[in-house]
Amino acid sequence: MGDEDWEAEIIKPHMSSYVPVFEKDRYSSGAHGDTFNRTLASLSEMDDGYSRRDHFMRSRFASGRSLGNRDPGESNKRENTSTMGDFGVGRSFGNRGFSNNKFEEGDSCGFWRGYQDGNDSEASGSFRRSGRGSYRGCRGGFGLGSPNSKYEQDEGTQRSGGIFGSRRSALSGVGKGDAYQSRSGSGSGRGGYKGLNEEVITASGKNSWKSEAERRESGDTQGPKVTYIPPPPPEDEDSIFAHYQTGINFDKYDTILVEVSGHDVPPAILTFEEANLCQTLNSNIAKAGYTKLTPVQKYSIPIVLGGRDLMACAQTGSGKTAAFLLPILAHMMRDGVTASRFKELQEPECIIVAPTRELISQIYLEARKFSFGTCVRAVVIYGGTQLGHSIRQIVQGCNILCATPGRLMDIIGKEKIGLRQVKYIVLDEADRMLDMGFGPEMKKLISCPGMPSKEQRQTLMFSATFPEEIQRLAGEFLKSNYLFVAVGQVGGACRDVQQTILQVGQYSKREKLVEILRNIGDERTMVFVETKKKADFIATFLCQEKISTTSIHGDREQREREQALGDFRCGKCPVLVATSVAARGLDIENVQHVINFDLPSTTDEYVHRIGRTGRCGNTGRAISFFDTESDNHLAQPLVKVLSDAQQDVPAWLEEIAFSMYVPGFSGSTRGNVFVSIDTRKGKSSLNAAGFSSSQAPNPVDDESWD
Ligand SMILES: Nc1ncnc2c1ncn2[C@@H]1O[C@H](COP(=O)(O)OP(=O)(O)OP(=O)(O)O)[C@@H](O)[C@H]1O
Repeated sequence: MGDEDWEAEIIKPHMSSYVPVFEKDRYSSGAHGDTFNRTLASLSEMDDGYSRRDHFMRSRFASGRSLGNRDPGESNKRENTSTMGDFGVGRSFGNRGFSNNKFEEGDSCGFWRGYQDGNDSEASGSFRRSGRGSYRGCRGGFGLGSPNSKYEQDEGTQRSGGIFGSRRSALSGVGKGDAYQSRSGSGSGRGGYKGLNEEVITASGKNSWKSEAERRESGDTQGPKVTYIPPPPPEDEDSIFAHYQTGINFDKYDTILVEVSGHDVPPAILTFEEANLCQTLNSNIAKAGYTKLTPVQKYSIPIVLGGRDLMACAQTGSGKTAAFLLPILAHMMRDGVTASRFKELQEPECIIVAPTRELISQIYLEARKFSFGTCVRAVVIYGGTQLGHSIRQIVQGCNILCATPGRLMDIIGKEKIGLRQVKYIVLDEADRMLDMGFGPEMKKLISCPGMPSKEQRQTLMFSATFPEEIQRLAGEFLKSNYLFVAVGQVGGACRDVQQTILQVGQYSKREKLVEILRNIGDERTMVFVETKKKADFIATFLCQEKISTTSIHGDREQREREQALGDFRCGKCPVLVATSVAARGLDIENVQHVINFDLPSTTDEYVHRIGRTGRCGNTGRAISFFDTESDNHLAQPLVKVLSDAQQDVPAWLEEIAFSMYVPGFSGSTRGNVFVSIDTRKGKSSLNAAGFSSSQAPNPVDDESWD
């Protein structure tokens, strides 16, 4: 069965009959005039042994952000990838083939029969290819109806308990009847992101995410209007301040080397008290369970309070969100805010953008938590929801606007907000926000009429990964004297995540997955796959195996995505099969395992994916299936990532890496904590992956989200 056939099998569903229940690291060089300062509370972190393997890797592998060169013969196997360019360039794991799909070849097991036994007649040719859905069945719809408003759509609205499920009280509002419902196309263009290898062809045949987003969200699409109104988040204080405990390794953050580069660097703070925040903020911080600053907070908070632009890079799960929210809120409290529900035009002081709907919603909840009891009002708007709902949220008063790029540009285009008061722009997952997928939109944002120039606003960028190419692009957004904070290794994997690479052939992956999940029991696990279709397929398969599973990907309607996340958060479905849409930023309590059913195409993606576990000092495990038939090109950069994170590297993987040795990929950076550094220092001797800086920035990758 070829790829197309495989796709057809997936899309031709019917659902099976089974219905599942579904640290003092004070800034060392002191205060002013310092450039390129380093701080290390404890040198032990860097004092690695120097083993034979280290020697091998130092001699063989560079600080590769790329997982490799690729067998050119494989590139053609991938759907829609040839012109998108994420593969075989500097940050790529390599251009993956689509060969994993072939594991379905000859699979005539009962599962497939059951899967096909249905009578879903929508799954036919062009309909599928146009991304239109064969999704059947509404889950969790409460049918609350649309509020009366001039912005109303006249279609019924649905609510579910999903995205705002609080950590403790999660899922009070989750819908019922949660059979895993696979669907094939992107129902009516909803869902809102395109995938490089995930075919998205809009109604007009164009595949620009922007035009898609614009048409869909502004309602001038030929498809059905987006009518989903997300449920409001819980309002009670307990829910607002619900949080999980920091882990046993939280104090180890103090040993991480921190480097701040730029001029006139303000000294780091060691305690929240030193930040001199107002009483309400301090109270909220305490209620949130924060007693001690993480390194990125120690350095970033005084920098933002000092009015400086910032690019900060710190490992996954180490508190970057509070690192920008707290000082911004402190300034807003100091300066006073102007939003009022009685103002005709809302003019937010702060705009925060993030690449996915779920992530921006999470950031909004953090903003709401830290602004609790203040006059600052945060609002969230994102694609896949009714535009009128977004507008209604804004007109009630908006100081901090949390938004995905598509919806933000739409709202700006409709003149529903004014930009003159903008003092802060935050790009979370900034490398993603500036790459070829979102970069053009971000450029448009800063060029919008009324938007203060970079000299008149503060621009903040945060991520766990920051390719040098993207850092260079970021210069356009930032004042020339911006500061660069690097906590630990830029782009390095969180060391609290125990990484295991298993050699698993494509035909054995499912079996192995089931075996692992059965051993894991009810512990929350995220399973990452490469494509939306495969996410549906694997989720359905696991349900067949009576493993309560849900899925999240861009072909699911927003309501479904939120429901899935809610079901996963509360443990109702302890397994979440996901595409890269869930790889970044999501902070879900108790995710103990991440399984890479398919390896991602970039090291950064790998780092973000496994960063869904091992957060805030907690430990986690990541298991990745490595198929020697298709993944050998990934061996070299994988060895690098593992080695840098002080993980065991299997001998077989080293051997493959050695056999795939690529000149230029020389020298491990183990022991060198800063692999990729402030590009203003010039080309790093440890330049990522040994690739030249002339290489293209991370292009549109597998997922693009609004
Ligand atoms: N100082 C702190 N004390 C206790 N908990 C904290 C502190 N700072 C952040 N946290 C918690 O740690 C978790 C991770 O924080 P956050 O989501 O901001 O990480 P992140 O660095 O943005 O991760 P990612 O790179 O994955 O986006 C959150 O639950 C947050 O509430």
